[in-house]
Amino acid sequence: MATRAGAGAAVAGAAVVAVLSAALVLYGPPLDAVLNRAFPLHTARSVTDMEAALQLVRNVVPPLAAWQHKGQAGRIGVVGGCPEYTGAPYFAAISALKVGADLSHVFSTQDAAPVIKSYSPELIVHPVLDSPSAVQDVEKWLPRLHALVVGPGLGRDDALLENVKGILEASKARGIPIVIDADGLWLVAQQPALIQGYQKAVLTPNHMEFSRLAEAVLGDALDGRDRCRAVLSLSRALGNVTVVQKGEQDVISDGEQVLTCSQEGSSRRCGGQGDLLSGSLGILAHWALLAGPEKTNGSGPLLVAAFGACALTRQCARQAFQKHGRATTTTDMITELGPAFSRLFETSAGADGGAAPTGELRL
Ligand SMILES: NC(=O)C1=CN([C@@H]2O[C@H](COP(=O)(O)OP(=O)(O)OC[C@H]3O[C@@H](n4cnc5c(N)ncnc54)[C@H](O)[C@@H]3O)[C@@H](O)[C@H]2O)[C@@H](O)CC1
Ligand SMILES: Nc1ncnc2c1ncn2[C@@H]1O[C@H](COP(=O)(O)OP(=O)(O)OP(=O)(O)O)[C@@H](O)[C@H]1O
Ligand SMILES: [Mg+2]
Repeated sequence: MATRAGAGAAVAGAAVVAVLSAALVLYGPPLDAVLNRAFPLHTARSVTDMEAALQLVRNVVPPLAAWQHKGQAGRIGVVGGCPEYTGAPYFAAISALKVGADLSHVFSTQDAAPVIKSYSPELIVHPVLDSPSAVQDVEKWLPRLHALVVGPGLGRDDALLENVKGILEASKARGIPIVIDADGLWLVAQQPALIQGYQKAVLTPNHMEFSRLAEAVLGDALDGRDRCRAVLSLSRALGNVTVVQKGEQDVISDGEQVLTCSQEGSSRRCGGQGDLLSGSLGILAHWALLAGPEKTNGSGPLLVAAFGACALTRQCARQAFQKHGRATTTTDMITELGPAFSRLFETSAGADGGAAPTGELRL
């Protein structure tokens, strides 16, 4: 057992957290004013800053308690999976489960479904995405879902993307939090209006996906620009949709604040790590919105959830790399989800059924 401060020091290494003043933006000052005010903080490398952000994540993690019944910890849907890509929706859906969701659904094409099921008996897989009634087929499940992750392994077939447009509209109408990744971002780059102003959406672009979105929304790929400024600009242009730009550091903004996560990860860039992140974010987004702003100390719940998913993904990468080195793949990282989550977020209160927090982190 180690104190939280001790554990923080162990995981701190390369974490940088920059917090921009939300209040400034609420009154609508120009971008430069926000950034000028923020950058002195951004350059600070501090365990306290990282600890503060990790603590906000801990605040929104629900305790494991004997009174809960199946489903209460979260029911997540992943929209993706086509003949070419079956791994991505699996990675996202199993990650949501291993972070703590009770049920994880996948809505895939008909022929991808048996393949995805064969990877895991734990996933509920609906072979509906290429059906003419896809939107209605998914819509009837929406009342039972707490969050959707749209895009991992979706592919770019026009008919499928048309169905996903309908699913997005139906989900927005119900106020469901939506994480959009991979080919879902391809769709948003074609039609940004689909998520414009929907503040329960989180976009998780990699380098290439960010350039595509920035070009579509701002008319400039923003390559080589300051990343905090670029992510803040894109988020604002989309009407405060939360944007997570993945990279050497992950930069996160909801148009009001910017967080930078430099939790130590690994130098392996094998495919699927982004899927682990988007699935984890699906459940963390639900928890953070449920917890409410008092638990996140005024920061946007989705900003906190995104920081948590980034830190967790990077910690999994680090732990897996320590064991497997160059041979590390996303499956090895998924094995680390439990230990990495405990190391970063689990207090003894979370594990023993909701007693008062003790300020200690279980290692
Ligand atoms: N095991 C699986 O099933 C996996 C499936 N994946 C899925 O694969 C699909 C495609 O996602 P990707 O992230 O691979 O996207 P892309 O197909 O756009 O990118 C593939 C690779 O080509 C590069 N690239 C793309 N456009 C380029 C350009 N114009 N110039 C130079 N290089 C370029 C990218 O950087 C990337 O390394 C998504 O549905 C995604 O979810 C990935 O998540 C990885 C794992
Ligand atoms: N240069 C880097 N150094 C450290 N971590 C990185 C680096 N680039 C990306 N990551 C981390 O890897 C994770 C996935 O990001 P990546 O850019 O690989 O996503 P992706 O391309 O969408 O992945 P996928 O193959 O699942 O589609 C994120 O948590 C991110 O923090
Ligand atoms: Mg990806």
